Amino acid sequence: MAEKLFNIVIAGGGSTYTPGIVKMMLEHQEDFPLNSVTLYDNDGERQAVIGEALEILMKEEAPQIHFSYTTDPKEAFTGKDFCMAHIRVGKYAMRQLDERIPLKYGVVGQETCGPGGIAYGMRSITGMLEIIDYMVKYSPECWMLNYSNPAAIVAEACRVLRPDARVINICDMPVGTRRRMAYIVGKDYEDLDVRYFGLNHFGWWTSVKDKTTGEDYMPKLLEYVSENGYLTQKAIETQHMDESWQATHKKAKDLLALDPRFLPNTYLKYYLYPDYVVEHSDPNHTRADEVIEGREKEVFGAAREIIRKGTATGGEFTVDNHASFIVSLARAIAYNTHEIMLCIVENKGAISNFDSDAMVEVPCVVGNNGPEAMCQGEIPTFERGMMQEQLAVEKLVVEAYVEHSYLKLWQALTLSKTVPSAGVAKQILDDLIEANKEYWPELK
Ligand SMILES: NC(=O)c1ccc[n+]([C@@H]2O[C@H](COP(=O)([O-])OP(=O)(O)OC[C@H]3O[C@@H](n4cnc5c(N)ncnc54)[C@H](O)[C@@H]3O)[C@@H](O)[C@H]2O)c1
Ligand SMILES: O=P(O)(O)OC[C@H]1O[C@H](O[C@H]2[C@H](O)[C@@H](O)[C@@H](O)O[C@@H]2CO)[C@H](O)[C@@H](O)[C@@H]1O
Ligand SMILES: [Mn+2]
Repeated sequence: MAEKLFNIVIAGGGSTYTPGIVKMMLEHQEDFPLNSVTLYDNDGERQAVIGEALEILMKEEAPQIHFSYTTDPKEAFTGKDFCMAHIRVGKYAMRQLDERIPLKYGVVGQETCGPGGIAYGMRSITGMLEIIDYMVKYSPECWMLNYSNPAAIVAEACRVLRPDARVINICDMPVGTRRRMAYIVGKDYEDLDVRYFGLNHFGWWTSVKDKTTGEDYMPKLLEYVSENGYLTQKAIETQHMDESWQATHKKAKDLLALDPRFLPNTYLKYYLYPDYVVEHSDPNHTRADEVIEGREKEVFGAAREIIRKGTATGGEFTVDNHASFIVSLARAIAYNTHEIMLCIVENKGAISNFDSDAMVEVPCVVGNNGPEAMCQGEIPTFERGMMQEQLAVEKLVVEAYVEHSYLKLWQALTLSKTVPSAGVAKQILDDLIEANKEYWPELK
């Protein structure tokens, strides 16, 4: 029988992460062969820059793979096996507002955490439902591997609003941190066997062992992180070298102090040290500005350079964790490999003393039925208490979206550990409503 060649659509084709994923897929032509790659975006002008550059690269490196880019959903989603999604509804302009508005009130301004994450969630649900419906209509068997943030809220919206769609929500943060852990103990990423529990951007590693020998690396890692956080001497990733990310890796040392048994996800800093985060934020220059001046400029600059030269032989685009994880996930489904990967799935007892209908991030065995959660047992009171509060925030956001409820969104903001009072929550909410008029359902 002829070898199966896969057809891929990348939704959010104009994303800064698209070139990395395409390059990573080219590196995997031996073990994940492709027939076609299509980029889809609802901003044709933005996507055309990435599309034109990748067209040149594909012609040079893999002329046998059909490559195209389009804003037409039917053309994009027909005949596809996998949709790799990373859309940003409202783009960086809205991310700037998500970050700046809470800071005006002395509250954490962050892409996926606190009020900024809630605002982004209310925008993302609409965009996600749109692309999920295209996929289901034009390629009912297709799997969507979704990075679009805020992944926790998006995952809950998928569970409630599109329960039968084949969507797997994922995050690359634990992948990046695991790479750092491997470096700290002198091993490779693949050598480690990890156990983890939490919500997205809200979790803890309970075990890190050697996959072959079973050696327990937790004592060494706990000692290292208690002194340095996850900061390493060597640059482990191509991204995350900005000073603000270095500070985040370092801050993990203060997160660990709260429960010295488990290795924390760096995102917990926004919930455990919000005052410190606000003190170290510049309300007039947030992470969105750094990304616009950094990653966006680099990736689009590289693309324009390829177009100008008419060739992509200069190694303009790079790959990182983000790309390697999503391609590995597609391979695991395509070839039923049963690899263990962290995915965001419905709990259903995986964390035995936590809500069954919570979307949790846990190790899963991945095969052609998708991810199957591995049991992580009971979690302690501190972590459970934090997760319970955050879970209520995420569920209230989705309820507010569905019911167009001002009250529920106000409750969500008030419950967020990053917000000091219902009064401050209301002020932030009213500003966010004004800023998101074009994107949110009208709240009553
Ligand atoms: N889950 C994770 O761990 C993880 C890691 C990295 C990035 N991300 C997410 O990936 C996404 C892309 O990030 P980026 O910084 O490259 O953003 P970006 O703004 O560069 O790219 C996003 C693209 O999505 C497009 N888009 C917006 N709404 C759309 C819609 N309804 N349909 C089709 N396309 C649409 C935009 O036009 C834009 O080209 C973001 O959601 C980001 O938060 C997630
Ligand atoms: O502030 P940004 O846009 O640079 O990053 C926000 C994202 O950060 C995490 O993703 C990292 C990832 O951990 C790292 O390995 C590498 O691939 O870069 C990514 C982006 O810098 C996080 O997991 C995402 O959800 C955030 O969107
Ligand atoms: Mn993430």
